[in-house]
Amino acid sequence: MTHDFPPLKNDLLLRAARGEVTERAPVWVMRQAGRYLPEFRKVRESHEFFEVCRSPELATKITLQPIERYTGLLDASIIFSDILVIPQAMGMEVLMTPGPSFPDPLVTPTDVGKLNAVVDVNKELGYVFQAITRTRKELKGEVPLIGFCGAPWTLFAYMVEGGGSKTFQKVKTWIFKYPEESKALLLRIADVCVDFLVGQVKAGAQLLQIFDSWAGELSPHDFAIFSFPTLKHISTNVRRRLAEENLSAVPMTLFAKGANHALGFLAENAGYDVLGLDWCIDPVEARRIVGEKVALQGNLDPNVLYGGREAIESTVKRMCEGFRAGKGGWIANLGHGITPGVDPEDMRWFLQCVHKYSSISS
Ligand SMILES: Cc1c2[nH]c(c1CCC(=O)O)Cc1[nH]c(c(CCC(=O)O)c1C)Cc1[nH]c(c(CCC(=O)O)c1C)Cc1[nH]c(c(C)c1CCC(=O)O)C2
Repeated sequence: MTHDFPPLKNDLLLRAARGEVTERAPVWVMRQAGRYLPEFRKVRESHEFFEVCRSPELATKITLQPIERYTGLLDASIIFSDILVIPQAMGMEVLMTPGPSFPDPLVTPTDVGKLNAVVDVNKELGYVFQAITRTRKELKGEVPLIGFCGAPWTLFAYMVEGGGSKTFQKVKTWIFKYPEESKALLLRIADVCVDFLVGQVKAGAQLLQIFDSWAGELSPHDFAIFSFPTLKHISTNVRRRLAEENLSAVPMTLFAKGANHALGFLAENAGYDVLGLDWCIDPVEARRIVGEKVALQGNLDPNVLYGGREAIESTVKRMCEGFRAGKGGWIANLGHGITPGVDPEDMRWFLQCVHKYSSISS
């Protein structure tokens, strides 16, 4: 399948992801299309969350909302969807009430039998592919489009916990009581991730990000056993499949939130071009640990956006100085998703400050 997409006019993100020191840092924000935007809330008044995800027309419209509102300030778009579409594709029911909830979570390994034995991503998740293709056309080459999926460990945690959790007691019970069954299921999820990511590239995604939002719930030892192998499996197999299918290679970003203990190891061994950082590590320290092996993405504490213009400006300036002190590519972002209470004009100020303080001449 080949598409005739408009030529890309802004390749800052792709150059930084490949390790280039760019004239200005590309900037985008995790959850940039979301509840802090009145135009998003307006769409949600008349449509359920997953109904929006499943409608290529609505998903495209919402993906474009921040690009249109912040004209010229964002350097990437990310397809509107959710990490929980994979558990749905595997046969689980997921509701958004308003956080994610699974009416029928995986309680013991026998429940794995309830999952679909084979997952045809074109059939189950074709709506995401259609949304990506449509968005690429409507973006008119203004900025690249990021595709994504959840990491197996994070998805497994949702599937077992049945939603978010403070203690992760249920999923910890699984990994400590049924380690082999846990590893087998994690690999099954990883294989769906591979098919899903390759499909997103075929449909038009220009960079892929893997969200391991719950990586920090694991000890370094358990992260090495229950998350790292699946992350490596994904990077290796996505790259292999893209080459085999004569598709162009795309940069891959890993955001393993809370796993800063593993940064050096991930830079050397995980097979990603970019490592996303949360705000719990200093930019200079992060660069020292990874060397020039990978590009970095991040890492402003999202709550700084509640601190007013002065706080935003001084924190962005410090972040820019930190990342610019070292060599290698850097993509400016928050250290986690933007939250619903942020004033959209403060988000604009954040983007403007990044433009100002990350320019090489400044
Ligand atoms: C853990 C996780 C989820 N989803 C996602 C993650 C990984 C990133 C992270 O750690 O924050 C990823 C995600 N979710 C959403 C996107 C869209 C693209 C983007 O703008 O970044 C992306 C990349 C839309 C969304 N996903 C969700 C919303 C809000 C739902 C609504 O409209 O009511 C949006 C815009 C719902 C969602 N989906 C999820 C949760 C915990 C929630 C509820 C909390 C919240 O609202 O942030 C699961």
